[in-house]
Amino acid sequence: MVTAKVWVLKKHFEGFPKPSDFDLKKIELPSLQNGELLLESVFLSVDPYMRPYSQRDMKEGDIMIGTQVARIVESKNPAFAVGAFVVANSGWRSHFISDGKGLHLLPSSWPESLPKSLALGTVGMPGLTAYFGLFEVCKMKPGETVLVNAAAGAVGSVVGQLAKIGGCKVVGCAGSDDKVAYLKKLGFDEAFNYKTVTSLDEALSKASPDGYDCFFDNVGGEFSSVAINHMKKHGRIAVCGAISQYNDSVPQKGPYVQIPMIFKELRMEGFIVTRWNNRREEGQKALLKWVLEGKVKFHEQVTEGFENMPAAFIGMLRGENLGKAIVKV
Ligand SMILES: NC(=O)C1=CN([C@@H]2O[C@H](COP(=O)(O)OP(=O)(O)OC[C@H]3O[C@@H](n4cnc5c(N)ncnc54)[C@H](OP(=O)(O)O)[C@@H]3O)[C@@H](O)[C@H]2O)C=CC1
Ligand SMILES: CCCCCCCCC/C=C/C=O
Repeated sequence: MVTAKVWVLKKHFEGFPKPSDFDLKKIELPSLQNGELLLESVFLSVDPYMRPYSQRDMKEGDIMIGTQVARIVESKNPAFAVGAFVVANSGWRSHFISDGKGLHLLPSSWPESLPKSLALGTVGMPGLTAYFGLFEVCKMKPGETVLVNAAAGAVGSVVGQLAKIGGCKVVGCAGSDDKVAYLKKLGFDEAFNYKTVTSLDEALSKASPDGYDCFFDNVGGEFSSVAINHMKKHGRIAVCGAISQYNDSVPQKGPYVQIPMIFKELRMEGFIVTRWNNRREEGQKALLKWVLEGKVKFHEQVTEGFENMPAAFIGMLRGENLGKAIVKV
């Protein structure tokens, strides 16, 4: 008999999530039926989407949603061998039973030199978000200027590097001087700390006096309201995330987008990465290749211990992560 630890949403978040909103519980797992497998989580992902999704899709008492890299410890399913690793969407659980549906096997060719946690970050959902957001939504072209916010995070750091690979000038912003230094190390042409600049308007003008062709927006809110006025004519805005608004109890009011949209003839498109689920393999193959060639670098903020899932999640929402926030069990 295996005892799984699970994190439950004890109380719906009001404003910023608190440790007391979560509960750690134990569940006895039954013996395996034919076709089933037992898995243990090795790495778990904490992501911004968990905040708005929990509000929309979960009820109090539900196990927190989320993705993990897990190892198969027992199998009664011939398609899954003991010892293999998979990416699963099984929520904040230390162990779980699956019938194999929805599991993505890590390729047996996964390089020893790369942490398997990368399948939750640069070569996983966040990397794919950058890939499809830039190539399919922004449709960036060589020679263009790309702006990205939350640039030192899981999605943003890949956006900037892919835009450089694609021959663009890249401007990024992030919330600390250490993060800004990291962006420069990654090859961003310009980077600034949005928390310490005296004027966001001036910082955006200085970084690219001619404006921006593409804006990959991870943040929303006030930043986006300022940035839209810096778009070039026929610019494209990929609305990827709105993390500056996820913890609001009262919706923010802001300047409206119509005037710059009309007079600059902009295109603004929201997207969810799962739109390209049928091209997941293509994206992962490309990202893995760039990582192995050293063209896309990565950093992970690893929190040790399943018991620290809420702390890692809250820390990521506060901006404590450089690169992808990961929990190592
Ligand atoms: N549409 C889609 O399919 C997907 C969308 N997303 C979205 O992309 C965005 C980035 O996700 P991800 O890369 O995983 O997360 P990150 O790794 O970038 O971590 C979140 C970062 O957001 C920044 N942040 C937090 N609060 C604020 C705020 N109030 N204003 C500005 N920045 C803030 C912090 O960086 P800093 O120190 O720089 O402030 C923090 O480190 C999120 O909005 C997420 O919801 C992610 C995946 C898929
Ligand atoms: C429960 C696992 C869901 C995995 C899919 C994640 C899709 C993320 C979309 C993000 C939107 C905003 O952050």
